[in-house]
Amino acid sequence: MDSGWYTTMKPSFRDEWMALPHKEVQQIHEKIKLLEQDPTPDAKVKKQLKHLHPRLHRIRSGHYRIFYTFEKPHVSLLALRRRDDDTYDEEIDAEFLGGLVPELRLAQPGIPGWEAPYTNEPTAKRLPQPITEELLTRLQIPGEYFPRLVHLQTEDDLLDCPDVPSAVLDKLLEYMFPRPLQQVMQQPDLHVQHLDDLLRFKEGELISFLLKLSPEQEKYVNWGMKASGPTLLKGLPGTGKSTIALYRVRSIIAELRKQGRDDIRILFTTYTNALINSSLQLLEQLLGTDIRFVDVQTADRVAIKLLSHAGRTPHIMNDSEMNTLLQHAIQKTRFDGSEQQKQSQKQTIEQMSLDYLLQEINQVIVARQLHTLKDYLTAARPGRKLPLRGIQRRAVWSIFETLQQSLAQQGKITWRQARAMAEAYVAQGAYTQFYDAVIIDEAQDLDPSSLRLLVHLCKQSNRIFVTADANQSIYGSGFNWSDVHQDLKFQGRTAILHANYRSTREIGEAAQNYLAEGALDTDTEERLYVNNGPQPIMRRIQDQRQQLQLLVSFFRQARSAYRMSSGACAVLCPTIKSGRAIAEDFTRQGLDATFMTGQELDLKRSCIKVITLRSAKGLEFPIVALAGFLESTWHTTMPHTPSDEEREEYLSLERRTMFVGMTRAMRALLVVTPEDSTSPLMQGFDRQYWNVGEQS
Ligand SMILES: Nc1ncnc2c1ncn2[C@@H]1O[C@H](COP(=O)(O)OP(=O)(O)OP(=O)(O)O)[C@@H](O)[C@H]1O
Repeated sequence: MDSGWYTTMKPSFRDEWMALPHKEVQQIHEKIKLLEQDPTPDAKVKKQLKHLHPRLHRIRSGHYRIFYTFEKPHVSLLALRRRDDDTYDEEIDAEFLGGLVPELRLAQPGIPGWEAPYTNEPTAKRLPQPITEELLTRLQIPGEYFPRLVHLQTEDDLLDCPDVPSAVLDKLLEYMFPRPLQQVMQQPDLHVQHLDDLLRFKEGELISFLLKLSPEQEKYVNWGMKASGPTLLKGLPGTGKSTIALYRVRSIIAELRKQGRDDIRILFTTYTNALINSSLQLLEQLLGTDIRFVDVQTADRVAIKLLSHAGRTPHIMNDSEMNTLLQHAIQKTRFDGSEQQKQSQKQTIEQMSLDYLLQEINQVIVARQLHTLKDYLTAARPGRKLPLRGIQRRAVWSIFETLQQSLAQQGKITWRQARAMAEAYVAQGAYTQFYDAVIIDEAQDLDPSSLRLLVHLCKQSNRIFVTADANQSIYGSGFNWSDVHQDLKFQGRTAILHANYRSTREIGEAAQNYLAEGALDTDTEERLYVNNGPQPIMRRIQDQRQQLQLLVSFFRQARSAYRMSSGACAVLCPTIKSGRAIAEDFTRQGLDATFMTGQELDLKRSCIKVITLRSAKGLEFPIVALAGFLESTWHTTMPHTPSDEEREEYLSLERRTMFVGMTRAMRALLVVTPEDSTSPLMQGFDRQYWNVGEQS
C-alpha cells in the first residue's frame, strides 16, 4: 500500500548499512519498511530525540538504532548505530552519535587547531577494532586490497594509504569512526526508489543510488523539452548546473525510449578534458549500460572529428609556436597609409602585449568569423577593455593577415581556426550525422564558433541544453551573454539556480567577496547555501619550506576533522611547474601526492591531487588549498608593460581563475600567498570573510 512516504538516505547510512552483519539485515530492513509506512513517533519503538536535535528521531531494532528525520513526503535515514547494552533513549548522548551539536544552524564543525595551522601534529588515533578479512568482505572491498589493509592500525594509516582507492578508504573510515550526525545532516540525500534496492545493494546487484534533487532542480531536468528552442540554465558555482545536465541526459533517453527509439545519439560536451573525464564517470554511474547512447567529448574533439570527416587532418599550432610566429609576423608586417598612419599603427602594436594581441586576433577576429577588415572595424569586442579606434584595428588586421600567411606556409592552423572551419563545414550541410540531443556544460568558455557548431549538430533545437556561469569564464576575456543569446535564441527559456549545494556558506561568500571586480555577471542574485562550516583560511608565507609545512598541517587536520582520506584533498596551482614542485615536496615528506594534467586526471586515485587552477574548472574536492604562487611569476609580472585597460582585463581574468579555484572547495579551504607579493591578486582577503591569521 502506498503510504505517501518516500525513503531517502545519507551516504553515511548507506555505508553503515553496507557494513551491517548479514544476520541483522532482515530485521533492520523490516524496521525501515515500518518507517516508510509511518515515521511519526509512537512512544514505543519510534521516538523523537528532542533533547539532541528538534528533528532527530530513532527507531530501535535489537542492538541497533536507526536515526532519521522526516518531512512530508520524505523520510531521511541518517545513521545506523549499534549500542551493545540495552540503553534507554535518554542515555543516547551526543557522544554516541559522534558528537551531534544540538542546534544545527549554530554548528561550526571545528577543525582541531584550525586557528593555528602551525601547531604540532595530532597524535595518531588507534583504530577501535582490527581490520579483518571478514570485515573487508562484508564491506565488499575487493580482495586485492586485503593484504595492504589488514596491517593498518591507526586513523592516520587509513587517511594516508597509497595505492588503495579513496572510495575504499572512506568506507573503512566511515565504519571505524562514526561520523558526527551534524556532518551527516549536511550530506546529500540519496533516493531509495524501492526498499528492496537496499537488499540488492547489499548483494552487489545495485551499485549506486541517485541523488535527490531539490524541487527547483527537478523542474529543470525536464523543463522546456517541448518548447520551440534551446534552454539555458545559469547559476553560481555549486548550484547543480552540471548535475542537472547529467540528469537531463537520463531524462531524454527515457523520453526517446518511450517513443520506441533504440538508436539514440546524445552528445554531452564541455570545454576541458578534466571535466569530460569526471562527467563520463558520473554518467556511467547514472546511466549504466545506457551510456552507450552518449558521446562524451570536449567541443574541440568534436571539431577535430568533423574536420577529419571532411578529409582534413589539421596540424594545430601550440601556444609557444604561436607566440614565435606572432613575433615574426609583427616584424614582417608593412602597414598601409601615410607615414603618420604607419607610425601610429606601429605604435599600437608595440604598446600591446603579445598575449593581448593574440587574444584580440583569436577571440574577436577568428572566433567571430570576421572575414574582412570592414567587418572587424564595426565588430563588437565584448569583454575587451582596451578601446581600439579605426586606425588601431587596421594595425591589428594587418598583423592578422601576415599571421594567416605564415600559418598557411607552415601548413598549420590554430584551435580557433579549427573550430571555425568545423562550424563552416557543418553549416554548409555536408555533414548529416546529427545528434538527438546536445548538452553543453560550462558554455561560458566556448568560442562562439564552437557553440554554433554544437547547435548545428542537434536535430531539434529544443533538445539543446546549455549551462553557463559568466563569472567562471577563464579561458578568454570575451564571454558575453549576448553572443550566446544571439546564436541560440533562448527567448524566455533561461533559468537561474540559487542554492549552492557544494560549498559551505563561509567558503561561498568569501570567494564572492574576493571576486568582486573580476565579476562579469554582476546581477545581485540571492545566494542560498545548504551547508555551513568554518571560515576559509588565508595565510602569508615567506618561503617554500613554510608553504609545505602549512599545507601538510592543513591537510592532516582537515582530513581528520572530516574523516576523509587523502583522495579528498586537492592543491590547485597557477602553473604546471609550480604544481609539479609542490607534488615533489609532498612526496619528500612521505605524503602521497601526484601532479596530474587535465588529461591524466583520475579522481578515483587515493592520493592528494595537485592540478592547475584552470584544469580544476567544473570539479570539486572536499578539502582544497590554493598554493604555488611563490614559485610562479604568474602573479608578479605582467607580460610586457601594458596599458591600464589591458592590465585590468588581465587581472579580472586571473581573479576569476582564483575564484573558480576557491569555489571547488566543499568543506575546507586554505589560500597560501607569498608574504612579499604586491600582486593585486594576492590582495582582497577581507577579514570579515577570511580567517587571516598571523603567522607564528
Ligand atoms: N539537490 C542536491 N542535494 C545535494 N547535493 C547536490 C544537489 N544538487 C547538486 N548537489 C551537489 O552539489 C555539488 C555541485 O553540483 P554541480 O557540480 O552540478 O554544480 P555546478 O552548478 O555545475 O557548479 P560549477 O558551476 O561550480 O561547476 C555536487 O557535489 C552535486 O552532487
